[in-house]
Amino acid sequence: MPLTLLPLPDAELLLDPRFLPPSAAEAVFQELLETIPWRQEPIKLFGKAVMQPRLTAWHGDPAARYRYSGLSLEPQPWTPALQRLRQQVSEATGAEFNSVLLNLYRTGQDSMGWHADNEPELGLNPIIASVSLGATRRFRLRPGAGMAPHAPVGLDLPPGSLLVMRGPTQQRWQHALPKTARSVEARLNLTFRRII
Ligand SMILES: O=C(O)CCC(=O)C(=O)O
Ligand SMILES: [Fe+2]
Repeated sequence: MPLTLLPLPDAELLLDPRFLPPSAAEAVFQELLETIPWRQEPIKLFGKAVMQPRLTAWHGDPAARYRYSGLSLEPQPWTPALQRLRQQVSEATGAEFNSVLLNLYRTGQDSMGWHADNEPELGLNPIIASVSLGATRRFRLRPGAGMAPHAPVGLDLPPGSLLVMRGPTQQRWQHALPKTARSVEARLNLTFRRII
C-alpha cells in the first residue's frame, strides 16, 4: 500500500497502515524484542532524575550522536533486523536515515508525553519515519505553542504501519503516546531519523 497524505493543516503527515504484511510485522516484532538491548533510562524533569515510563534503545551510524532530554546517547550498531527495516523505510520514503530510536511500551501504563522532535541535531524540517509493531495504540497530535486552535487528533497505529512526519510538522505540532486504561499487549515503535 502507498503512503497517503493525511489532511492536517501546517503539517505533512503520511500513513501507510499496511507497510509490512502481518506475518512480517509479527516476525520482526519478535526478533527485536529478543535481540535489542532494551534499557529503562532516567530523564531529568525539573532537575530531578525520573525513570522513563517505557524501555528504549538507540541504534545508528557511529557519528549519529544525539542529545535527548539531557541525555547524550551513543548509538549502538545496526542489527540485521534494523538494517533491513531501514532499507525498507528508505525505499518507501525516498529518504536516508542514519539512526533509529526504539521505544517499547510494555503495557498500557507505558507512554510518551507531549513533545516535538525539534532538537537542533535534526535540522529545521526533519523527516521522521515511524514504524509500529505489536499492539495497536493511539498516537495523538495537538497544535504547538503559537498555533491556531485545532481539535486534538488521534491516530490508531496498527502493527506494520508506517507514519511519516515531515515538512513543518515538528515546528507546528506536538505529539504523544498516552497511557491507556485498556489492557493491551506490548507495542514497539521505531522512529528512523537523520542526525546532521
Ligand atoms: O511511539 C510512538 O508512536 C511515538 C514515539 C515518538 O514520538 C518518539 O520516539 O519521538
Ligand atoms: Fe516523537
